[in-house]
Amino acid sequence: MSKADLRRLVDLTDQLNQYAYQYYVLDQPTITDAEYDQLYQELLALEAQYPDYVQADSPSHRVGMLAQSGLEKVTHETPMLSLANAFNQEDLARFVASSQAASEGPVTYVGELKIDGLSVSLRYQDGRLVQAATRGDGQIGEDITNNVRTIASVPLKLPEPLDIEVRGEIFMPKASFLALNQAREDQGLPTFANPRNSAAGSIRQLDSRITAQRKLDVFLYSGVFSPDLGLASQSQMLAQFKEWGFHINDQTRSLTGLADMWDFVEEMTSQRHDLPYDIDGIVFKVDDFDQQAQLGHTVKAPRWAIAYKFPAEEQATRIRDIEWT
Ligand SMILES: NC(=O)c1cnc(OC2CCCC2)nc1N
Repeated sequence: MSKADLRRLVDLTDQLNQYAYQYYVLDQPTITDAEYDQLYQELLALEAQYPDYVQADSPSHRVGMLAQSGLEKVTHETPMLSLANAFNQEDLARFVASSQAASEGPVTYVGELKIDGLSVSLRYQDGRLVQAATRGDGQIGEDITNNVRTIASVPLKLPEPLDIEVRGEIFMPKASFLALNQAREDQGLPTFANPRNSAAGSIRQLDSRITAQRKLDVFLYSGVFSPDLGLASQSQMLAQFKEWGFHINDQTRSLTGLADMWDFVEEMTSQRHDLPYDIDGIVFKVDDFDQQAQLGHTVKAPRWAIAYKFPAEEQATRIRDIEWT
């Protein structure tokens, strides 16, 4: 392999990853699909010619791999906790009172949309994605690394050689869900009931080439990392994750207490149907990590977070449920 070919292969890999980041994470495409495709074809040709030089973060990993026999089990070194629920303003008032009583100093909160998908853990070693796993029961999940590699907004390589685990929610955007169900109807296949079910089915595929066609996405919202990184709060962590190229939800708010928590609930209750993804509530978290540590967690859930759940909507009559005769 000539030095010029190797340089071209590496440059194309980096360029295409940058274009994909602009398109899928920043939602600000900088080249046309045709230009991207032309560069991508040039890279595929070089990779076919020099398979030993395919880069770990090559976009050609996004198309998925051959079928596996089954999903391996993965043990979470740090358990993936679940969330206690709140159903009304009184429940939130209790959460605010108890979190303030058990913390030193004033407590501020972060409000995050509760994405209706499935939790995932992404482990990076030396800045490269080495493993992705479902939450499972919080202790044991399933290895979905090959499938997660096909999710365009998941960085395969970080800008720094970090050893870090980040956690978030994999979801299927409403547009992808509608297109998928339309295609399945056209093929006489059963349709999925909702985006969450279709995301769960898509991310647990044994053949990640199928996952690659499902156009999944992910928002990251927590992590397991060394205190050396100097991240002191949820809001600071999210800003740093964004800088590292992770997809972070843009509706996250800093909140001072019950009043603006409830304002946020009311605002998102009216806006939720206009969002391009399903949410089933709002997650409120104590912002400061030291205060989170003071509050600790029960076996199942942190005391420093709570999930306000939107009231279940009476299922609007589906057009096909109407008796026309
Ligand atoms: N579905 C979500 O959008 C969501 C889920 N979980 C969390 O936080 C974890 C981290 C600590 C316990 C729960 N945040 C979220 N935004």
